[in-house]
Amino acid sequence: MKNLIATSLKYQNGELSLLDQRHLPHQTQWHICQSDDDLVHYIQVLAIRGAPLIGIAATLWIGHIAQQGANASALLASVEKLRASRPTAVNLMNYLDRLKQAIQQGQDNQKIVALAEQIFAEDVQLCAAMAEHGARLIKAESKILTHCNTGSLATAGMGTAIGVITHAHKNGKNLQVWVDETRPLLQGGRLTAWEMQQAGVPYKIICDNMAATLMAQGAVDMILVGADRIASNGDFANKVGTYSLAVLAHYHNVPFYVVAPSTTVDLACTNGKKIPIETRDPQEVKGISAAFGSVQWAPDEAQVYNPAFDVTPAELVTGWILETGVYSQQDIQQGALQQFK
Ligand SMILES: CSC[C@H]1O[C@H](OP(=O)(O)O)[C@H](O)[C@@H]1O
Repeated sequence: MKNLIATSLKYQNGELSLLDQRHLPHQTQWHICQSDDDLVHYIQVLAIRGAPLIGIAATLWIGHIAQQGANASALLASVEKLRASRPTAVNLMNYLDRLKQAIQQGQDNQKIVALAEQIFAEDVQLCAAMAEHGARLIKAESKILTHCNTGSLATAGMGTAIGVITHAHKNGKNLQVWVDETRPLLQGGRLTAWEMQQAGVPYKIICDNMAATLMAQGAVDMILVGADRIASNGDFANKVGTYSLAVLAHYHNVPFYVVAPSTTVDLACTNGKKIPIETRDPQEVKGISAAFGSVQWAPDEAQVYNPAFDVTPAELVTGWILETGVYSQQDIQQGALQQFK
């Protein structure tokens, strides 16, 4: 398999390495994946994260073991193990199912390697196409609020919602980005802030509970978020806190867009209620643990509710920015997502 390089994942000289996102922005620590169990662990602890990127990582691992001569049953066993590593982001299943189909059709290992390389290249292209479509929507002077992290750390390319933002910035748009820190794991305050810094985009970090007052002040012109799974009716799952932003945006008449590639669409899922929502370790809410220190502020006995995602109904979405264009609620109601059958 040829060398494939993304911001937080690389396949180089026959090794799959990942940049441990738990330690960003203050530490840059790479891990070499030694087994599928290794990769499952890194996905589950969010060392590697982001709906498209976890699918890409799993894809490259399958390409890697195919390159090493794994037989069909070993390949399929790894596919199933990786497929079950996190339940919500459907890119993981969509990518692995393409490989699974090729393996079950008896395609030889070199074809599997080539397909893994193709999926990586496609993801890069999907990001570029979304950025083009989305950047056209952004006015010359815009204050944009975004949630979680959806940049090059979360994809093989320039990102989804953050890809739109950085592309608009490069195109000369005068942006101010409000970065939701995104409790509990601070993907916004740590990772999006780092990406905005790298891209030279003016930004300010806010606590998630500050978004409402910003909208009340008229300080938000647009909200751009990513997605982990989009149902056939346009409902979508995304990092927890997205739904409350959508409700606030509706109340304050702030345009609210979801940016995602079609690999995030699950046509078998008819509405948002059917999207499996991952619940995570209570310790993530009771404190914070990372390379820059661990602290627990909650009582040991505290009970916790820690869903990693929530679901936003289509009725609260202004538009869906996909690689094929920007779709309105009417487009979605008329079946625009069926093109991805
Ligand atoms: C383009 S990333 C999409 C999506 O994935 C993130 O979840 P996580 O950090 O748990 O992997 C977040 O929901 C992003 O919006």
